[in-house]
Amino acid sequence: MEQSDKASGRTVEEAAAPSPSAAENEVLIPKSDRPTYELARPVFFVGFMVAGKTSVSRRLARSCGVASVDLDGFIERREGKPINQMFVEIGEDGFRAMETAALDEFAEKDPMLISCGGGIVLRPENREILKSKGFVVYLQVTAEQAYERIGDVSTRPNFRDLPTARKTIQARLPMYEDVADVMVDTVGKNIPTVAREVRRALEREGVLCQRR
Ligand SMILES: Nc1ncnc2c1ncn2[C@@H]1O[C@H](COP(=O)(O)OP(=O)(O)OP(=O)(O)O)[C@@H](O)[C@H]1O
Ligand SMILES: O=C(O)C1=C[C@@H](O)[C@@H](O)[C@H](O)C1
Ligand SMILES: [Mg+2]
Repeated sequence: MEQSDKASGRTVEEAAAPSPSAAENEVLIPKSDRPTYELARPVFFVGFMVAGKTSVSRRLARSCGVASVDLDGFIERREGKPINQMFVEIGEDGFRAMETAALDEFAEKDPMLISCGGGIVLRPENREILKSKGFVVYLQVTAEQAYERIGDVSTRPNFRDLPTARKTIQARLPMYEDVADVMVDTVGKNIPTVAREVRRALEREGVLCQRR
């Protein structure tokens, strides 16, 4: 991770984007009168689809002036296609292999906020990386709340419908709980509220510290 990205609070995908607009930069560069923070360890956001991993991580990155990356977004940008197309072309296993490689890569860089895909916990080697390389925030959501938030489920190959999502969450619960250092329930809370709770937990655990 380049230091300049870290200092500006730009996400890795944003840093890679061609000519970001001045307005975007303004939003992303922390104001000098606000304290900026640093991470003692990488922070991984896990949880079911639409738990808010990407949104909460981005919001925290901007408010604290730390770097962040979204693994789904990073892979999509690099491959130049959406994940549902990758599922069709190379199968879920093909996507999962790229996901593991990306997780491994970002876990080794300067600590940043890393929002993971909903299925990151499925592979034992990913769970090992999550547990050994950083601090894991598990954002909890119910199938019903996820369904409400998604709207169009056709873009989500692993969501399908409400009964399937219920079963999938149930099957993944022990894996999310296994890797979690902290669990934050997101049901009935908006993104700023969840971000505040996560921030408090990270500060309490000494993972997010004010820069000296
Ligand atoms: N707490 C929340 N309240 C209301 N809407 C939310 C909340 N969290 C997320 N959303 C909305 O749900 C959608 C998906 O959010 P987001 O991409 O952050 O989830 P995610 O956990 O990263 O999902 P995935 O990685 O599976 O795509 C966005 O439109 C976002 O605004
Ligand atoms: O929960 C899942 O299995 C997935 C969640 C998304 O974040 C993507 O990583 C992909 O659509 C698979
Ligand atoms: Mg996401």
